[in-house]
Amino acid sequence: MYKISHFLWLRLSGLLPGELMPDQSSWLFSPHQHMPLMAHRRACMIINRVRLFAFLFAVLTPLWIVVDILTLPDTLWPQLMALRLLASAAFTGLVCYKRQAGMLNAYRAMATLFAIPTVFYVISHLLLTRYSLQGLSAAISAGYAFLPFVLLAGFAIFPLTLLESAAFATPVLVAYGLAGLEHWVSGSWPAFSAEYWLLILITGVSTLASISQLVLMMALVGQAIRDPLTGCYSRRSGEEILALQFEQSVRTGTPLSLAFIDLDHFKQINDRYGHEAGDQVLKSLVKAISARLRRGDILTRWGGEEFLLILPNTDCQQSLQALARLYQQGLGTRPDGNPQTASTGTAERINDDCNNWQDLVARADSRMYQAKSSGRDTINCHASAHARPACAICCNYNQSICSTEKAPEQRAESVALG
Ligand SMILES: Nc1nc2c(ncn2[C@@H]2O[C@H](COP(=O)(O)OP(=O)(O)OP(=O)(O)O)[C@@H](O)[C@H]2O)c(=O)[nH]1
Repeated sequence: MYKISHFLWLRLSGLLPGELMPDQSSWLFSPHQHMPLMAHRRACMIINRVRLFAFLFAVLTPLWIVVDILTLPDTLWPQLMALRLLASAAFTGLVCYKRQAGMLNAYRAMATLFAIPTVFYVISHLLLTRYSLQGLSAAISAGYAFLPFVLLAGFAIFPLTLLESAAFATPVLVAYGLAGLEHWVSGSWPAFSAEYWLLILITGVSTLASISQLVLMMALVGQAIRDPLTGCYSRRSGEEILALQFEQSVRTGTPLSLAFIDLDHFKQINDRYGHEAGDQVLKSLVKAISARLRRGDILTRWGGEEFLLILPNTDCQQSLQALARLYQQGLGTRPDGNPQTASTGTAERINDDCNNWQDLVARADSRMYQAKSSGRDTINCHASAHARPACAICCNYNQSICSTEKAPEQRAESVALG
C-alpha cells in the first residue's frame, strides 16, 4: 500500500511545475508547517489577487444591469439592480482593503471575496424562482445559475493548499446544493445532478491549479531566499525573517537572540589556497552549523564571511549555550588542517532593550568587533547597562578561558560552557 501511494505521489508531484523537496510535500496539504517567510509572501500574494479579483467584479457586476432592464419584468429588475449595486460596493470595499500581510488577513479577504457572490447568488436565486420566466427572460436569468461555476474556477488564481481549497469551496458547493433542492423535488434532478457534477469537476481542476501555483511559489521563494553558494538564507531574506521574528517577539513578549558570526583570518585562505578553497570553507561552516541548529533557528549569510544566526524564543543564556555547543563541536576545517575559528557577538531583544531589529543587529555586530579585538575565536555577549548580570560573559575558546564581569557564580557557569 505504501509503495503504491509513494509511486502515485512521485508521479503526481512530477506533474507539478518546479521542484518539490520530499520534506515539503506536507506543505501542499495544509499551511500548518509553512515557514514564516513563505506564509508572509503567500499572504501578500493572496491579498493582492483578492484585490485584483474584487476590482474585476466591482466593474463587471453593474454592467449587467442594462441587460436585466431590457429583458426582465419591471418588478424584478429593480431588485436585482439594487443587489448588483450592493455587491459592486462590497467589491469596491475589498479593493481598498489595506491590512498588514498575514495569513489571517489573507483568509479574511478571501472569505469576503467568496462570500459576496455566494450571498448574491442565493438572493438572486430566491428572487428569480418567484417568477415563472419564459423565452428570453428565462434564458437571461439562467446566466445567474453559472455564478458558482465562475467562483470555483476563480480559485485557480490563488496559491492554496488542499485543505484551504476545500475549506473555501465547501460553502459554495453547499449553497449551490441547497439552492438546487427544489429541482430534486420537482423531478428535474438529472439535469441538476449533471450540473453539480460539473461544479465538482471544476472545483477539482481549480484545486489542482491552486496547488500548482503553490508549488511554483515554493520553488521561486526557495530560490530567491537562499544564498547560492552555501544554501543558507541570503541577507535579503534574513532581513525579512528578522523583521517578522522581531515583531512576533514584541507581540508575544518572548526573547529573541542574535549571533553575529565572523570567520577569523578568512582572507588568508583565499590568498594562500585560492577562492575555491575559501568557498569550500564557507560551505562546510554552514553545513556544520545547520546540522546542529534547533528547528526554528535561522542561519543567514549576512556578508562575505559574516553570518547572522537568528534564535527565536531564546534568551541570552540559552543562546550562549547553543553557541558554546557549536564552538565545541567545531566550525569546520581550514585547508591547512587547522580548525576554522570565528568571532561572535550576541544580542538579545529584551536584555539589550532594542526597539527595532536594526539596533539588535548593530549591537551584535559591535560585540563581534570587540570579540575580534580581544583576540578572536571568541563569543562576546557583554551586556549593556540594561542587561541582566547572567549575560555578562565573554568566552575565549582559543585559550579555553571564560571571564565574567559580574557575579562570581556566573564564572562557574561560563567555565562549564567553555
Ligand atoms: N572564497 C570566498 N571569499 C570571500 C567570499 N566573500 C568574501 N570573501 C573574502 O573574505 C575576505 C574577508 O577578509 P577580511 O574582512 O579581511 O577578514 P578576515 O581575513 O577574516 O580577517 P578577520 O575578520 O579580521 O579575522 C575577503 O578577502 C573577501 O574577498 C566568498 O564568497 N568566497
